[in-house]
Amino acid sequence: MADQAPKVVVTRRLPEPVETRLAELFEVELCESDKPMSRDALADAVSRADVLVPTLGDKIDAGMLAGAENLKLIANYGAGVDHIDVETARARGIQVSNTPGVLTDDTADMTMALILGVTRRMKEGVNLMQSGDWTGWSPMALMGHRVGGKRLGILGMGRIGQAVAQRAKAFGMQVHYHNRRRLHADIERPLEARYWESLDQMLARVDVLSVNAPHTPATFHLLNARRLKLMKPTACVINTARGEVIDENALTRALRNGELAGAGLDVFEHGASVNPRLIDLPNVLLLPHMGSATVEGRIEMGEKVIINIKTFADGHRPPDLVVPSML
Ligand SMILES: NC(=O)C1=CN([C@@H]2O[C@H](COP(=O)(O)OP(=O)(O)OC[C@H]3O[C@@H](n4cnc5c(N)ncnc54)[C@H](O)[C@@H]3O)[C@@H](O)[C@H]2O)C=CC1
Ligand SMILES: O=C(O)C(=O)CO
Repeated sequence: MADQAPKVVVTRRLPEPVETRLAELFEVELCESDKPMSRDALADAVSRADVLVPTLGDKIDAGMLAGAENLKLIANYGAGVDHIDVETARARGIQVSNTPGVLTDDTADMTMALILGVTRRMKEGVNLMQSGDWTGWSPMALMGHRVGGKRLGILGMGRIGQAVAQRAKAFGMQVHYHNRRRLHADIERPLEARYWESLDQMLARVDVLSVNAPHTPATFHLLNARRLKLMKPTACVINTARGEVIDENALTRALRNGELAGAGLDVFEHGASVNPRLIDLPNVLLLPHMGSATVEGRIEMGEKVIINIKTFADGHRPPDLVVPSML
């Protein structure tokens, strides 16, 4: 690609400074809509692009990739790449890059907000204020639980998991984690984090579980009915990773049956089709996938996309290349 400007096709509206910079640097086809493309429109974009800039709603599976005539790079606007068949892309000589790191702190902040929001019963407090029924302070009204001294279990101790651990430690929580690999001692020690090789054993001991592992074939429904039953009935589940890591029906049942105390969810198994039996639960705080939604973060994600395309266009390996063995 070194001597020829690639044709870049973007599938979604992006923050204005990102679109402006893309247009300055590349021959780019920006998207005018903030709605996900239909499958036909996405297939058309895939067939015309040298470089595609999709987002997490765009399902780029083997069927879609079969129509990729010139596509050489999928520069995903986002960290998670579970909507892209990275293995098939690689087999077809198409590279995939993502935007890790720049959204780590924002997503960890939101995870901490959900941990506090659920343990301190913020939804019930907000509901009471909105109802107009609040009659004033009362010694025993809306007592939640202190996070200090409690055990936080982190499932997936990568960038975001570690950033959650730092925050939780500052709040006085004891950090436990399960990960594909144990962290190097230089990272583990300052966090005073305890590694559990067995996820099941960790689940039985924690007061709050934070899911921070990507959605892959190995993590699909990792938190299933059997594992949810291992948790204490006083425990809460927080998920800012991907909905598919938890069996949402099993989680809903556990919450409704009092087998779990609460949940804070930013992501859902079926995207925007959220289980209606979750929505009305007072101990369940739901957010519309906004973990990385800061102005700063969304611009920096765009900058990462641009660096990946520019490096690729200059004939080098994109810095945030995703390879199947990472998943
Ligand atoms: N809610 C939001 O807005 C956002 C959500 N995300 C989600 O968070 C995920 C994590 O992001 P990062 O921390 O940047 O990724 P990362 O790659 O740095 O960390 C993921 C960690 O999960 C571990 N892991 C993978 N498979 C596992 C398994 N089977 N069992 C145990 N551990 C496993 C990995 O070893 C790694 O340590 C993304 O893949 C994405 O789905 C990311 C950004 C924003
Ligand atoms: O980047 C991701 O993976 C998200 O979920 C949104 O920022």
